[in-house]
Amino acid sequence: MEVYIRAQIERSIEVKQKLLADENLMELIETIARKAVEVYQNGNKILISGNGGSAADAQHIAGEFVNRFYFDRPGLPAIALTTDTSVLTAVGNDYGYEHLFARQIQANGVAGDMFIGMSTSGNSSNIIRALEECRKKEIVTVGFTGETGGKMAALCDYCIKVPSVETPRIQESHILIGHIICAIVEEQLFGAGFQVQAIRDGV
Ligand SMILES: O=C(CO)[C@@H](O)[C@H](O)[C@H](O)[C@H](O)COP(=O)(O)O
Ligand SMILES: [Zn+2]
Repeated sequence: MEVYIRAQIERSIEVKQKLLADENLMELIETIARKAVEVYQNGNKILISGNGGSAADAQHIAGEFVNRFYFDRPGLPAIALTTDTSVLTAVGNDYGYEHLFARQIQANGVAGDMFIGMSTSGNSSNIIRALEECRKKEIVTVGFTGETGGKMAALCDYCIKVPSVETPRIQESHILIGHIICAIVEEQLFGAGFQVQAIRDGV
């Protein structure tokens, strides 16, 4: 058992080592964070969704924006499209599961918003439909996927492809990257510089 446990931890570290070695990824994360800052400066919002564990991740990240991350500041508008069971069951029941998120984007999204779609395969049909809807509405699209990017890669303005094909390992990196983006956005909008933050954290 211990061997198995150690192997899983090692695999998670390996994926993160690959992230660290990818210079383009550093730039991409920064670009997405700067875009999110712009979205908020323009008075827009961020919509986020995913299935299964990625639904939980979407809610987790939305919560960081609405509440606070490292320090006190005004809440930032972010909505996880995975939480309203009345909407989800009605849309799923009447139109089908693949319409779950696209319908909510059509109803609540406006031009200039940002949509973050999280899918480890990059192929979940409700995320694909959501991205197509975003195109129609001029909503900025960000994909969090696994290494192939799946069908999502071609539909996203920005696509973060975590270098793994293993769903849980990909999700672990998604939440790491989501946290990094939250930290940058919070800092850029309300912070006093990362150095001050580092002192606060005792780093
Ligand atoms: O959390 C996990 C696995 O770690 C599962 O619930 C997983 O999210 C579900 O199987 C999803 O339906 C997978 O969808 P996707 O990542 O391919 O879009
Ligand atoms: Zn999981």
